[in-house]
Amino acid sequence: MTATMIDGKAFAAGLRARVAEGAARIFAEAGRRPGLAVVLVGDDPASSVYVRSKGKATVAAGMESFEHRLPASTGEAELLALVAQLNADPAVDGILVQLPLPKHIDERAVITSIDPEKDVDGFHPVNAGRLATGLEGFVPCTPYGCLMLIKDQLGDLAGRDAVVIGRSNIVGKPMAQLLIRESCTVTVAHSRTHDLPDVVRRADIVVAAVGRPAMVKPDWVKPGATLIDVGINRTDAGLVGDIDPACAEVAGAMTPVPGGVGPMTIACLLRNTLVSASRRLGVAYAI
Ligand SMILES: Nc1nc2c(c(=O)[nH]1)N[C@@H](CN(C=O)c1ccc(C(=O)N[C@@H](CCC(=O)O)C(=O)O)cc1)CN2
Repeated sequence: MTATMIDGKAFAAGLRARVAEGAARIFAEAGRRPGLAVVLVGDDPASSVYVRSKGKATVAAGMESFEHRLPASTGEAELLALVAQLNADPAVDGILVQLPLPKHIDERAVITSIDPEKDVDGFHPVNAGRLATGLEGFVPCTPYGCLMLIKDQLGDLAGRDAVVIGRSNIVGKPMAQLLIRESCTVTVAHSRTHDLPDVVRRADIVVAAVGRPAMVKPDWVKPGATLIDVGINRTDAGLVGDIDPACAEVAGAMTPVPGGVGPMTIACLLRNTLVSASRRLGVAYAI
């Protein structure tokens, strides 16, 4: 079997186009554009590229972009003051603080300082709790993008066996919650899991988010399974995911790296910002 390669880039472009239609409708009905504030502290090259891409995509979708680039020496109090200012700004519908933050800043303190109603990253404990308890809230962009790709591939997911490799607050845990919400039978595997290959072999859906280059091997994969690769590992051989590309010989469908999950992250961020603006302005949207 040779797997269908899931084109996340094309899917994300379609989603961004639908978000742009929603943003135009909000502008027509409410007289202002949805606004997204992105905060970068420091000069990590990859983060800087992601922040620039977010700003460009925001403007291209007909939204207002507010970019705040602060030096690496910025103190936690100064960052919290900026977040408080953005929380109070009526033109700002969404706030995102780019991660990782410099080591001297407590990431948790910053995330919890964001107004949950503007937390378009979905990282605030209030939004994590809403997801876990079936309430409406913001869902983290990367796992939400993964779910969209999986549903586009498989349709109804009820009863499928899913394995999520990785238990981070940003990807693994929300991904598991989303799959539970779709009535999958979900296993969350991590560094202490016994016989990981055997656990993965039982799965119809595998989401790998561990940051270990090409860790998932072809003989771990159930024939026909759908493989979603969240890994972005920079190696001497270039950008490599967590799933060995040779798994394409066994899988039914899989995402490439790059061009799979990555582009969905920014598209879902725009989608969350549109949702926030439509809630705050009382304008209905459909995407
Ligand atoms: N506050 C946040 N910080 C971080 C998030 C996040 O969702 N919120 N996610 C990642 C970085 N990220 C967005 O911020 C991001 C990662 C990857 C991509 C992407 O399109 N990747 C491309 C490859 C691009 C490359 O060469 O690096 C792909 O996979 O095709 C977009 C956004 C951590 N921080």
